[in-house]
Amino acid sequence: MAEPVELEPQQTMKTTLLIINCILLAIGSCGGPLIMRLYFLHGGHRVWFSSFLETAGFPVMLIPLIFFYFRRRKTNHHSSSTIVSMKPPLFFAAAIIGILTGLDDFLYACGVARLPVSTSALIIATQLAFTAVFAFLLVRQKFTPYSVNAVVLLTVGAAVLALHTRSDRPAGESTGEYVKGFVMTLLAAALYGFVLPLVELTYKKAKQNLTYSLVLEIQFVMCFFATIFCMLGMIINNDFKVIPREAREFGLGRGNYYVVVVASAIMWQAFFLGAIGVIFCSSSLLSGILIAILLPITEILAVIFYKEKFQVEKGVSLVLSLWGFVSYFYGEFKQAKKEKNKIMKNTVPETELPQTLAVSYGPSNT
Ligand SMILES: Nc1ncnc2[nH]cnc12
Repeated sequence: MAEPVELEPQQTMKTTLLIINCILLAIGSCGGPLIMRLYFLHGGHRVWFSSFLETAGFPVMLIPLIFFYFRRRKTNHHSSSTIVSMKPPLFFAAAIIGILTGLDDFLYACGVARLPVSTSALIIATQLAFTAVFAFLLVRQKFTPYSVNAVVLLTVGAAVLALHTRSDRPAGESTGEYVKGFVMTLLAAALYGFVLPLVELTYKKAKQNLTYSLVLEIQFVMCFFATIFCMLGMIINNDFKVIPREAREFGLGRGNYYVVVVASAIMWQAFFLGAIGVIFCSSSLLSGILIAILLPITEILAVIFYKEKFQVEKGVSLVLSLWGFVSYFYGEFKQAKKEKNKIMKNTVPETELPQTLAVSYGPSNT
């Protein structure tokens, strides 16, 4: 039987990149909300500042971007490689997604400021249902019985929690504030559920060769515009003036205030890069599913570090999330096995790489 030899390195590269982005997403998904909550728990009050921190770490993207630039120059023998490879249509699309992300960050931070991490994390799980619907509408995402099962289980898991939140309200917080936090978080889930498939659509419609280095440029532009959006909110709310005083009065000390600020900016970069990186390697649906299944870990960490309550409904929600996780990956595993068998049966002639692999993972693509 003939082996599709030249597909193997591309496939390995694709898998490696997917694993790296899953790890980034895991670090950001768990670490981001915990550190944001830490800011609010120890005397931080500025919601716009907190949403600004979700994307303000974008300059760190310059490190891999510069690395890829020099690598490109080396492989192209010094000639015409430019440091920016993004063309204007992609730039405008990334800018619009960035502004939506800025708004989403604000809604999300409003929730984290008012709710326990475990609660906001579970409401965010409803994001997956929005992602599934928008992925179907925007990019014609195909569903299998397993992925539908996963979406339903993860969403029901979040809904179970939504029915039993009264006992969950932090001490001293009014019902109005709690409900506001709940609604804002739900809106954030809906908006980010729209943003993920929009990123996938942007990749599909990009009129240029899509590479991982280009994904990093998109991340840079997106976060730049989101940061400007949140900075405007900070200026209007006088946040810049208040920061030095807030740092002085921070419960963990002034030095630790800035450690929290910097760590927060870096964690959230991992989250956003992981999310759009997984879309590049796979789909917005997988990105949404990973965000949802990382919730139980965030939950457990919040219970351990912040001594949040772990009521029955959180436990039920957790079990449903894990079941959804297993269902999705069992479906993917079966699908991958089917496709592998199909490839083994059909010999691929040397010059004919399948379109997606040839375009996305060619040797000079990073
Ligand atoms: N801004 C945000 N940050 C992290 N997770 C989110 N889920 C929805 N919006 C989010």
